[in-house]
Amino acid sequence: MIPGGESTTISRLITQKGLKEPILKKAKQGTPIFGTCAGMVLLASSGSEEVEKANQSLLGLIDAKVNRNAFGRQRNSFHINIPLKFLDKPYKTVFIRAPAYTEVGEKVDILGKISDKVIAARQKNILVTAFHPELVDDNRIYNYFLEFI
Ligand SMILES: NC(=O)CC[C@H](N)C(=O)O
Repeated sequence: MIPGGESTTISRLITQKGLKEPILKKAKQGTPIFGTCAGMVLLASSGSEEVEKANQSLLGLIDAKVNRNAFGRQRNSFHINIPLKFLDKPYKTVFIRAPAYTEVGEKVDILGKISDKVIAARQKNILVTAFHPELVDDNRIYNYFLEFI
């Protein structure tokens, strides 16, 4: 799991602790990885100007371009029931200064969108959501992720 938080801080820690190579190695061996919110930012392969400017080191495990704060500032946080591709009924998604993918490559399976913003996606063993599944009492996302194992 790469959780939500602050992607610049998490990326600095990953670099400082020498974790980038081990994470990439595990991912290539097929270890399932689930990134939520800031985790979704870090798993992208490229970023908007804001990400480039901050010189954030991305893991690049999902072929996608990320906008770090695609829904505005912290006070613009919201929740909404939306359909996700792998669920038969809508899921309550909680967005906190959330990112979104603005472009995705062919290998990426889009699992959820809000207008033109990709907010859930999968590339092989890597799953990302822009929202926070830990804040709702609904395990369906984790059940889906467990199928990767
Ligand atoms: N809730 C979150 O994880 C916010 C992520 C934040 N937008 C970032 O770039 O790090």
